[in-house]
Amino acid sequence: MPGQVFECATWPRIAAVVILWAMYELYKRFTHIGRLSFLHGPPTPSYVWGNVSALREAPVGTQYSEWRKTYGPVYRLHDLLMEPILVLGDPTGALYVLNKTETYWRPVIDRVVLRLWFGLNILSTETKEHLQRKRRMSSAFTAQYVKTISAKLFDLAHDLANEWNDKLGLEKCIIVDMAKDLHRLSLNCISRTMFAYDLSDPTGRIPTLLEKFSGGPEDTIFTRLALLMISVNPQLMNFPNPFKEWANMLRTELGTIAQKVWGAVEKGESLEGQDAKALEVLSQQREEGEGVSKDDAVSEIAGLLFAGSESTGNVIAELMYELAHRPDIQTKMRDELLAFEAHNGSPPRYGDLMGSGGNKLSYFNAVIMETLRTKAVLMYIAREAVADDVIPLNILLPGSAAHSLPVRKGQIIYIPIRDGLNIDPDIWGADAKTFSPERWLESGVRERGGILTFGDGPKACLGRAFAIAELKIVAATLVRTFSFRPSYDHFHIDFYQLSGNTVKPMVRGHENEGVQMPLQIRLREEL
Ligand code: HEM
Repeated sequence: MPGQVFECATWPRIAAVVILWAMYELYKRFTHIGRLSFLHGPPTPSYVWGNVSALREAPVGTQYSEWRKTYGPVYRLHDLLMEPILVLGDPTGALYVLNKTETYWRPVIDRVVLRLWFGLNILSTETKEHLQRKRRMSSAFTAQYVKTISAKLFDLAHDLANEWNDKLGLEKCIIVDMAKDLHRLSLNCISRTMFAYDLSDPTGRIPTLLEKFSGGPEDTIFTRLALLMISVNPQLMNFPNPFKEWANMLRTELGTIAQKVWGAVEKGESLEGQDAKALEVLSQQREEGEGVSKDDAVSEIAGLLFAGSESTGNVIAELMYELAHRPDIQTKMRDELLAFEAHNGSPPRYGDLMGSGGNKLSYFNAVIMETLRTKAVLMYIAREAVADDVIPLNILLPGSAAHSLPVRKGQIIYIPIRDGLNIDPDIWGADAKTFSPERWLESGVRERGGILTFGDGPKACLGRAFAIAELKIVAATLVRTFSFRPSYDHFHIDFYQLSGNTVKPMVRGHENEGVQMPLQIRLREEL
């Protein structure tokens, strides 16, 4: 029939090609299966889903750290279709991998997804191109620049305090969804200070945007099948499927904001005197002929809005959760801040919070460090070896006499952060899992080794100084003004590794309502 795309006789040939291709991909996959057989690891509950489904369904704190007790810091897991994953919880090995960026890249699936979300930017590129982009943006995130925009961060924290105050009205206490409010605040912090763009919801788009950030595609049999196929060949992500659809939604939402932000530069508006350092950097380089196209700028802006909001918002919300459940720590922290205010005649300023000028606020800073150690937003950092290599280790590999581990090209590696190195009992002691700010007041604590909350090496977090400033400013402002308690005795909050690899809270029994963290707040005077 004219117009018919393929003759009927063509279909069997197409089917044969697809089957041959699938068999070839599966063959390649099965040749990997035995690669880490010399390592121990937990049983694999399913040949199809490996350990992945169990990991996603288990609350944070119940898997990696438990497996470590049985198998030590270096062991093996299985991904979909039994692809072996090397879990590298050895500090020497982890730092080696994170620093050797020519051999260890983000896994191909992450690169494909990140490109779909944002296009080409710091997050989705490797080696020389990544370094160029990183160098370009770094000048917007120096400690010096963060200091200059700290006043705006204080303003935004006060705005949230005022908003909660208004909601409280004459009530003694109210329930606030910390996850939502702090995510919104963080998004606005990055947007107002780096792009001079106000996201305080004039159009009502922000709540939808945040939901899209937090959720993933609906978990149906079709989604799972798509995931399986994509795991066999990540390039399939480029064809229509539920993950691509979801990525497109995210891209459209973030892209719309990023285009509006870049619009100011295209219209030639002056950025002088505005808090828009990241925009300024991109705009300057465009003028200097360094090839910053509109697409380039939009991808970079969207990536920064994404990386800079969800992460910091989650960490602050988790701190509030901890304080609500540990009134002793909350009171001690607040008392120190109020004593500072009484002594100095004004609340702590940026320099005081950052520990400069001799004002120690030592307990406050200990709480912040312990938050960064125990509430790392990434469960793990993933890498893929793009060449054969030998990873040096601190430990002796079980069953061998070597302080090293050979890996083959294509090996996927997870460096466990949240439930791994940050709570390693060999570094932090038997109470490594306990939230105990006091440990940061002991002498010699900083020599124990770094925490990996912000990663390490050339791909370490670009926004580290910004995130710490935001965390300290928001925590100090809110804790001085309000007290936090669990919402109701029967509300239990669990933390899960959700979309991507970040940790998010859900109410037990209400998981279908998505990410939320209801906590009770009241004015400090009402204590
Ligand atoms: C507490 C909050 C934050 C945490 C825990 C965090 C954590 C991390 C981690 C672990 C990485 C390394 C990922 C890897 O090695 O694959 C990273 C990378 C990155 N972060 Fe953050 N981050 C936070 C806040 C921010 C902020 C405020 C920004 C600002 C825009 C930001 C921007 C980035 C960017 C652009 C990268 C990619 C760096 C690269 O590939 O070279 N992050 N972050």
